[in-house]
Amino acid sequence: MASHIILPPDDADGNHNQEREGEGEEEEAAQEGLGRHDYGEQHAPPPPPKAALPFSASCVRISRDSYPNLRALSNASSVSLADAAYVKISEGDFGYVLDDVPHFTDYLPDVPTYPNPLQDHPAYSTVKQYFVNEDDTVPQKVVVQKNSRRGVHFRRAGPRQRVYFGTDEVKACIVTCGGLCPGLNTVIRELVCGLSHMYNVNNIFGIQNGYKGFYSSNYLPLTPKSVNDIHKRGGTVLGTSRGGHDTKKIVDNIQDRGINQVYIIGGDGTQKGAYEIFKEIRKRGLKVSVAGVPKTIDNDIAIIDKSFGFDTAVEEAQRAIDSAHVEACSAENGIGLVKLMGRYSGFIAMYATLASRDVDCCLIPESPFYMDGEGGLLQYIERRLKENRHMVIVVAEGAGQDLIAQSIATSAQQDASGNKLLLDIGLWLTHKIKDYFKSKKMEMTIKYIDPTYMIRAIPSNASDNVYCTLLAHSAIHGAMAGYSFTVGMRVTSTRNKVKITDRMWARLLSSTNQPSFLSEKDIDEASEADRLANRPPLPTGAFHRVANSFESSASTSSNGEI
Ligand SMILES: Nc1ncnc2c1ncn2[C@@H]1O[C@H](COP(=O)(O)OP(=O)(O)O)[C@@H](O)[C@H]1O
Ligand SMILES: O=P(O)(O)OC[C@H]1O[C@](O)(COP(=O)(O)O)[C@@H](O)[C@@H]1O
Ligand SMILES: [Mg+2]
Repeated sequence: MASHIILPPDDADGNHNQEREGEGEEEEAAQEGLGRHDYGEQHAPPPPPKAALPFSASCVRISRDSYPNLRALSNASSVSLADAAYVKISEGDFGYVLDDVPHFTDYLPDVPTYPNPLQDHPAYSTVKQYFVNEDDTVPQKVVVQKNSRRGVHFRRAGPRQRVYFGTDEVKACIVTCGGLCPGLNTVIRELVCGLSHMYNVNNIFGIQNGYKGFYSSNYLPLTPKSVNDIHKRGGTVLGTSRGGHDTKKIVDNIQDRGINQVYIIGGDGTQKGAYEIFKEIRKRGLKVSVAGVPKTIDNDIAIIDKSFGFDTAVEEAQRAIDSAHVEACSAENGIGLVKLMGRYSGFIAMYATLASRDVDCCLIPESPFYMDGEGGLLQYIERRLKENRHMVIVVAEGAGQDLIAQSIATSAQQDASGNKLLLDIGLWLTHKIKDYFKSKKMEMTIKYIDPTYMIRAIPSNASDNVYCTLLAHSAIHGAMAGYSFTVGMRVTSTRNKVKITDRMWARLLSSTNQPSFLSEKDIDEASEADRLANRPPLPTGAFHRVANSFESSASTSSNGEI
């Protein structure tokens, strides 16, 4: 579907991000300050308000200066025929494509609008051009070539001149779902305070323990006072859960309780659920905005440049790596092994490794490796120990799952949301490494540290707190302007992954000096995946054709390709 767009907010100046780190030429240019777009001082005055905006709201990009390594990503081709009805793609000159977000007026043409109360707000009314221009969009790709198409664009996030809710009309609820992530409480706090302080909303409720709380728990009244200090705590004050998504029961409760803004904080699974809720709301013709705030400590949600909590996780991982290094250095042939989170995407492991400089080997799910024989991991460890007498290994939890499955009989298990339960790669590696050196009669010591739950349970750091505020405020502005803009299906059909053919991974390899472990076949496959992922956007006609042939396998194809 095209519906839910994610809108990590742009910064106040309208600067936005570059390509994901490691996008080749673009990334290098960006590092040198080249190719950075700036929307300039300010926009021309916005056109007079219309009764019903043709579109607006929300793509937000963040400045490369603050968040140097990520990019927004969307995938309009990964939509089933059933969902194609919700897609809003329009085209302009020179290959300009607007990948738009749904709006009340798509199905409720006569909803009244009101002047945005922010124009009288003492804090905001003095800000030059505070409201975003209706036509503002943000390109998916920042670096382009002279003759390249203008490509996919998203709505820019931020407050609109007119809103679709009267002052006392808003009844908002907030829910957190899925695994913990630093910053959840900050987002909750900023949603409550932002709604209250910017739009005078007094009816705000927390849904307890994830989606099932919509229909099985009392709603918790939230006020700026009750959430005042929560950003200093880890976890989520609302509670969270996996499983329990019953669309009909959820929307029945939304309807019965007169909720008209639903803020949903969660990862890829949660956003699939948000999309189902949006569709049901639209089917029932309800005036309800669904605003998704993407949460993923693994940074595996495509479309956003970086998820909140990621910086905090990378920073906290340093403490575990430092400990592993101390342990390794203090023993003869000492090995420190640290497991970090990352089911399918090794971003935390990659960034924590690059930041640390003490790591000799980083293993991630995206880059296959092998244990035995020439060029294998065990041989590399032996060489490193002989050279340095110690070594530090960082492994992402999703790495090497195929190797474990080959060596021990396991049955595939899932959590309540249907996510595959992973086997402990850290423990498995520890045994394998010990066995190897025993067979070689070489003394060594290995210390395995698993800080995963400790990392995700801490409060967010300063930079993530600022980011959480931008996300929360953008969600509020988008909802007030009548949009439903969670990431939805596109997020679920494409996953953000480390590109092992990019410069960032090459940087890591040169920093650790580890072998790449890749065969030519692995490299060919990775290059082909990149080629497909970077395919130019399909024009609307082609999109429908794709949607058609894609229906039977909707949302299962990786990268949304067919
Ligand atoms: N395809 C789906 N449709 C509807 N709800 C879903 C879907 N996938 C996951 N969910 C719901 O989203 C919530 C969180 O999903 P989960 O995968 O556990 O975490 P995350 O959102 O962090 O990825 C759960 O309540 C789950 O039931
Ligand atoms: O909390 P659980 O159920 O033990 O799940 C652990 C998983 O949660 C995560 O921290 C986050 O995953 P989600 O974003 O899907 O919630 C993963 O890194 C990890 O594999
Ligand atoms: Mg998930």
